[in-house]
Amino acid sequence: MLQVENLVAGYPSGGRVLKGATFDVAKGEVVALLGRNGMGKTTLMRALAGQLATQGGSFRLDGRELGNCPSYVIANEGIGYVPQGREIFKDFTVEENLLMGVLGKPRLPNRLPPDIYDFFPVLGERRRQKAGTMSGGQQQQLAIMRCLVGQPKLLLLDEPSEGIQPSIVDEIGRTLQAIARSTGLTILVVEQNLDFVEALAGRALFMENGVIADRADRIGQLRERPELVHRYLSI
Ligand SMILES: Nc1ncnc2c1ncn2[C@@H]1O[C@H](COP(=O)(O)OP(=O)(O)OP(=O)(O)O)[C@@H](O)[C@H]1O
Repeated sequence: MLQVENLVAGYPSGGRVLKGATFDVAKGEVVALLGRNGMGKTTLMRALAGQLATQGGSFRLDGRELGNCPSYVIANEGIGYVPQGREIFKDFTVEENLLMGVLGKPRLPNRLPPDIYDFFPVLGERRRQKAGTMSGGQQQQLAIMRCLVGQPKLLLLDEPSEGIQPSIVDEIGRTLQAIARSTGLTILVVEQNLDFVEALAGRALFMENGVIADRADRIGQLRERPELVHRYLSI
């Protein structure tokens, strides 16, 4: 479903960060993108979400070239992005944040689906609470649901477990897995938490210096081949 070929991107001040990333993700897969700090994982996510211009190569979703399309076109084509740090609207309520996920989407009604709170019930309990007053884990659940109400085909998650207490990390992992299994949602997730990765992903890509340098075609290889983890994650 996602085909990325020799993708190049970077920042005006910092030069090229992505230096020719190439990989595919099939429909319904959950793929982890792993690598040390500064290797270009967030840059790749931002390029795929249309938040950063690409300088070379291409990426296609279901055969349609999306490189350098505006972010709203990419979102309407079905790529949803939950950035590192979540970027929810802290002064809006939970429900108002979720509505932001459907407003402006031409394919969707301008209201929330009735089962929206089934996935993370705490969001239903706190639907009228200002989002900024919730815990980091609850804000992450909100950021994920705000993206999912837009009905993406491909969900890009950047470090969803960062700074979140372990019980909520587990809940997020279980819920994402259940959603992926029941809807065929495809997920590309950047993560440092290997327990979370092992519970959620089917395979992993390793990024080094702006390219996909290696891969674990089964997630079990993270344990079977410790040299991969040592080399690409320094642990
Ligand atoms: N807005 C920016 N302007 C200039 N350089 C940037 C910007 N954002 C990131 N970079 C640089 O791009 C490189 C890759 O950063 P990126 O955030 O993609 O890495 P990462 O693999 O996601 O690591 P991390 O886990 O630290 O987020 C780093 O050298 C970083 O300093």
